[in-house]
This record gives sequence, C-alpha cells and structure tokens, in this order.
Amino acid sequence: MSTNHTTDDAPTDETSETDSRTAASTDPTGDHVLELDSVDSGYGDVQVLDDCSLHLDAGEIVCLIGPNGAGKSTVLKTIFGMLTPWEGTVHYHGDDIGGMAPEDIVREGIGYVPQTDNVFGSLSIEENLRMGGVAREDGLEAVIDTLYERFPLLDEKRNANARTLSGGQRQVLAFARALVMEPDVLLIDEPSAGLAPNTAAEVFGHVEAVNDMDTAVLMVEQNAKKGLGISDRGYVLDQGTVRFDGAADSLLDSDEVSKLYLGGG
Ligand SMILES: Nc1ncnc2c1ncn2[C@@H]1O[C@H](COP(=O)(O)OP(=O)(O)OP(=O)(O)O)[C@@H](O)[C@H]1O
Repeated sequence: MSTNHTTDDAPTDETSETDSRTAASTDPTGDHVLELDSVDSGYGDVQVLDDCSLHLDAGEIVCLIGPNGAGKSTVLKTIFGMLTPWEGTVHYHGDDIGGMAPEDIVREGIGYVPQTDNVFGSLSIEENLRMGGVAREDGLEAVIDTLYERFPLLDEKRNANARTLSGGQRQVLAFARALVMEPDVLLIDEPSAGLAPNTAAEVFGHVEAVNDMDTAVLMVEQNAKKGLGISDRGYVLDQGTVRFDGAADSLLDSDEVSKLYLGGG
C-alpha cells in the first residue's frame, strides 16, 4: 500500500515513499494547488500544528482524519488566514499566502465552510447566497443561477429563512454560499457533524457535487470511513503532525490505521 509512515517507529521498508512525500512538500514549486510545508501553528502560546506538511492537487477530494484535538480544524484555520503559521509556509498556486487575511484569501480563490455558524439563519437562502458574493465584482446573478441548478432544494426554498432548513440542507446552503466566489479550493470542516447517517450520506454526495464543479476539496471529517470513502487521498493527523498519508483506499485498508484511528481490530 502507498501509506507513508512518519512516526519514529515507522517500518524502514517504506522509507522511499516517505522520502517522496517529503521531497514534494519541501519544494513549493506551484505544482500543487495548495501546499503546507513544515507548518507550526497554534493559539496564543499553545502550539497545535508541529511540522505539518500536506498538499492538495486540482480535482482532488482529500480527507483529513485523526483523533479529537489532533489539530485538523487548526490546519484549515491556518490555510484560511485565521491563524498565522509560526514556522513553515502555506502556498496556493505557488504563492505564499501564510498569514494573509481571510477576506484576501477568499478573493485568491479559497473558500471555507466552518463546522458551525456557517449560514445566516435570519436571512433567506437567496440573501445568504448574495452575502457569499459581496466580494464579487461581477457575474453574481449567473453564478447564483448555476448554483440553483446544481442544488435544486435551494431553488425551491430561495425565499425561506435559512433557519427553517434541516441540518443537511443548511450544509448544502453553506457549501453553495462558499461556491458563489467560484473558489478553486473549498475547505470543509466536518460536514457530517451532528447529522443522522442518511442525511450525512446525502451531504457527502453534495461534497462530491462540489468537487464536480472543478473545486478541489480539503475536508476534515470525524467519520473517517465515510470521509475517506468519497476521497482520493487522506492524511491522518495526530498531535499536530501527519502520521500517515496515502490513497484513501490504502488508508482504509491499512491494519495499522484501522487499529489506531478507525476503530478497527
Ligand atoms: N481558539 C482556541 N484557543 C485555544 N486552543 C484552541 C482553540 N481552538 C482549538 N484549540 C485547541 O487546539 C487543539 C486542536 O484543536 P482542533 O480543533 O484543531 O482539533 P481537531 O483535530 O479539529 O479536533 P476536533 O475533532 O475535536 O475538533 C485542541 O487541543 C483544542 O483544544
């Protein structure tokens, strides 16, 4: 399998794969749409990310999994400029965006859907979508029409207040709101959190629909099996560091990842 072990006790027979990942992540040439290289980051004096390196390529869905408190949401916040890297770099299409303000990062082409408070409940669906496009200079009507076509449930309820939507529908609105800026990359934090399994499955379908709109997706997901199930690749984060990475299928098939992080035997 292509899973790379980065722990000190990693088997030595996988050294070449580990080397290959490291080489890619220390050479921010712009080959990757998004690339974190050896990032340290945290809150106040508290360090959370420790030498964290990962990347996202065009067209991919990449899932970030790991235990509670591993730093998964912190990765997204650091990419989106809510936190400034203490060390290391964040490159987007080869440009260093580390520490850039979130409103500028949105204009660059990265969207972010936080886990909570991701829609305005007192505003209508239409108003939420328009809010998502305040930084657009033109083309707002056309992109909103496209989003209504892509997500018909929003079209049907365009004048309803967002607070009347179900949890799953709210997630769809949150995705659509971020897509009004037509980002290259969408960062999504735990899209299935708090949803019943059937609804979560629908939301994962909508993540795939987002990806079908030429948007690469970096997703944090507690439901690791389901998240990896729709992803091309994955990273296992533990204590702020990438412990394993590889094709999503190979992570799902890995006995070690399964035992340590997927609740398997
Ligand atoms: N605003 C904050 N101020 C201080 N510490 C924080 C803040 N947000 C998160 N942390 C701490 O940072 C660490 C990593 O949090 P983070 O939310 O990135 O983890 P996570 O892997 O996404 O886990 P979870 O699934 O529990 O959300 C945790 O110890 C958390 O308590």
